[in-house]
Amino acid sequence: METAPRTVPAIIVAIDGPSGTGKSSTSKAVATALGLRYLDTGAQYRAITWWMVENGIDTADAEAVADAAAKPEIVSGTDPLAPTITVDGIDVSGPIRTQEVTSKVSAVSAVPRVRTLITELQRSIAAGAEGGILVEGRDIGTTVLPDADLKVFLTASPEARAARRSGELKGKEATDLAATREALLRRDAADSGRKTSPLAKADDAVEVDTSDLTLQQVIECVVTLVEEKRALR
Ligand SMILES: Nc1ncnc2c1ncn2[C@@H]1O[C@H](COP(=O)(O)OP(=O)(O)O)[C@@H](O)[C@H]1O
Ligand SMILES: Nc1ccn([C@H]2C[C@H](O)[C@@H](COP(=O)(O)OP(=O)(O)O)O2)c(=O)n1
Repeated sequence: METAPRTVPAIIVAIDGPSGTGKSSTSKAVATALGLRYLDTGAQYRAITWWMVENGIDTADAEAVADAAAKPEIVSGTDPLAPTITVDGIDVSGPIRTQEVTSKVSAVSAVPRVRTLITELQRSIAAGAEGGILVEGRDIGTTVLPDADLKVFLTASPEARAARRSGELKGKEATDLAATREALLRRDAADSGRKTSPLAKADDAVEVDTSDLTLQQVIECVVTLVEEKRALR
């Protein structure tokens, strides 16, 4: 009797959590190790926010943001070794990380029309990812990909997160630890408190507190979780 070739179905992994918990670094490393594509959904919300600022849209005016939301074309490259993000063909990987964009991204990403458009984009990227994808963000396990094969929710104390972020900013913009901590907590509150698809842990997500773990330990933990899921399929 002939046996059909064994095809490994594409695995979908959702990694959510607040800022500075290690989502991006962990996700890129895990996707690279396991041959998965990688999508940074925060970069997409940052990209649309960058476009609003560039085009003089008042990001505090939800109606104006909603009216303009379909105009920019956002394209994400999903190679975990070299992820890319463009808006209307312009590479915005640098400009989306400024403090101005960071301070405005929560307001823009709270606008329901923005979320609908970006969520559609995320689902189509995930559906087209042959071999599987790891998608990181705030609402991936709850809203974007509720049927993901594995959901991980990363947490860490505000102190650990602020120290990590502050270390990154050193030499660039503000380095003040207390100010970084305050800004993080303000963004957490805005992202968790919005009506549409807030930052939240899915009921079936595995929670990992990374406060006292090294990045390598977190990567190993998530690789093991993915491999366990794969073994069951
Ligand atoms: N477990 C960890 N221990 C120490 N530093 C970490 C850890 N995880 C991530 N980092 C560092 O913290 C910073 C923020 O991590 P990042 O992956 O960008 O978090 P997020 O995507 O959740 O905002 C990066 O400089 C990263 O190298
Ligand atoms: N799935 C997502 C991802 C990000 N966002 C919003 C809320 C976040 O504060 C911003 C920026 O996300 P990003 O992951 O780049 O933020 P950090 O790198 O953790 O500082 O985008 C969102 O609303 N939903």
